[in-house]
Amino acid sequence: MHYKSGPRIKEITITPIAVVDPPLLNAAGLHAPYALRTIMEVITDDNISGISEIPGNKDIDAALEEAKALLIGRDVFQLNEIRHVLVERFGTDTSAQRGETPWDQRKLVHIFSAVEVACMDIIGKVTGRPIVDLLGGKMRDRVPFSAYLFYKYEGAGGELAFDIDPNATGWAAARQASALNPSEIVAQAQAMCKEFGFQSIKLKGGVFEPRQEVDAMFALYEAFGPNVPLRVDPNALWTVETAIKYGKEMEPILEYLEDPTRGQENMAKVRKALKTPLATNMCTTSFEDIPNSVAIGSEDIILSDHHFWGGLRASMTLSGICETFGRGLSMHSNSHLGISLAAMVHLGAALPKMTYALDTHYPWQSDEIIVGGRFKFEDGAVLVPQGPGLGVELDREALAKLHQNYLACGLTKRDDEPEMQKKVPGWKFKSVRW
Ligand SMILES: O=C([O-])C(=O)C[C@H](O)[C@@H](O)C(=O)[O-]
Ligand SMILES: [Mg+2]
Repeated sequence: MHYKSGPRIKEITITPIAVVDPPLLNAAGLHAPYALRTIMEVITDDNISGISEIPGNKDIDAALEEAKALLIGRDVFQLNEIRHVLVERFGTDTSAQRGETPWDQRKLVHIFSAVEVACMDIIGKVTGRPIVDLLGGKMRDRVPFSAYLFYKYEGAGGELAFDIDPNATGWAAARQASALNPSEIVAQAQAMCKEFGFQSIKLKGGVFEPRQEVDAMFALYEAFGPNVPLRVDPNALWTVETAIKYGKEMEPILEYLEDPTRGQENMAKVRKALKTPLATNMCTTSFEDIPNSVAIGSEDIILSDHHFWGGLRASMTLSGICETFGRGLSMHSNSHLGISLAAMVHLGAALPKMTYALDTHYPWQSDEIIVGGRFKFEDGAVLVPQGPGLGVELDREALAKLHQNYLACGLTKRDDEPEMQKKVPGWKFKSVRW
C-alpha cells in the first residue's frame, strides 16, 4: 500500500492579539493592562484549518511572517522536515538567548511550537483523532492544575487598568482586588480555589523581601492545612544564602521550591542543603542544559512548556529524559487563552506520569478566542477536549476584537519594567535582589 502525501499548507495567517491582564507583580516588574498573544492559523489545500497560540512579540511575529514562504506548499505531516527548514533559516537558540526575565525570549522554540501545534491540529482533523492520541495516547481523562497566586495591585487590567468594576462578584471581584500582604494572598487563594476547585497552590514570589513572602506561605499553610501542596517561585531573585535560609524554614510546608536562585551552579548548591525538591523553568530551560543539570544536580523537577521547549513532541522527549535521569516533570505557564490551554491539556494527558498539578494563568484572563467560551475547571482539572485535533475552534469575531485591542494598546512585547515604573518611579529590574 502506498501512502498519499498529506494535506499541504496553502495559507498562513498570523494575528497578534492583546488580552486583558490585571496588574500582577513579579520579579521583572508588573504586568501591563494587556498580555500579548499571537494566534496562528494554517489552512491546507483542502481547506482544513489548524490553529495555535504563542506568547506575543513583534519580532517573533515578523519571523513567523518570514517563515510563511518556507512553509507554504509543505505537507503538514512532515514536521521533522518543517523543523529542519526553520532551523536552517532561524538557527537553533542558545540558552543565553533566553534572557534573564521569567519568560523566554528565544525565536525558534516559539516559531516551531506555533507551526507544530497548528499542523497537529490539522493532522488530528484529517485522522479524526485528538492531539493526545498523536502524542502516543491518553494516560488520563482530566489534567489537574494548581492555583497560581500573584501579588497584585488593585485593578482589573484592560481599559480599567488600576480601576475596578464595582459590579463584579465572586472570582471576578477577587481577581481585581489588591493582594499585597499575607492575608490578602490567603483571600485570593480562597476565592480562586472556591471558583476553580484547585487542590494545590503556587505563589509567584520575587516581589517583596523574602520574609514577607515566606510569611505568606505560612499563612497559606495555616489556612489550607497540610493536604494542599504549596509552592513558591521567587524567579531566581534570591542569593544562595537567602535561598538556603528561607528554604530550610519552609521545608515542613513546601511541595517544591521553584527557582529560588539563579543559574544551575547556584541551584545545585541550594539543592544540596535542602530536603525540599527544587523545580525550575529558569536554570534548565533547553535540551542543551540537560547534560550539566544531570552532572551537577541543579534541580529535581523541570517545568516543561511547549511554547519554550519547541513544541508538544519535544515536550514528550523532555518527559522521557526526565524519567531517565530521575527528574520530575511539571508545567510552566504564562498569561494565555484557550488555544494554549487546549494544547497544554493534550500534552498533560499524554505524559506518562503526572506527579504535580500543572501551572496555568488562565484564571487571570477573562477574554477568550475559542467558540463556546472559556474552559471549565472541575476540582481544579480540565477534561481533555474530545474533538479531533486540539478540539477547539477559533471564534473569529473574538479574534478580530482582540486584534483591535492589540492595535489600540500600542504594546509590542512583554516588558514589565516600564509598567512597574508607573507605580514605583525609577524601579529597575535586578537579576538578583535579596
Ligand atoms: O513560573 C514562572 O516563572 C512563570 O510563571 C513566569 C511568568 O512570566 C510569571 O512570572 C508572570 O506571569 O509574571
Ligand atoms: Mg517559575
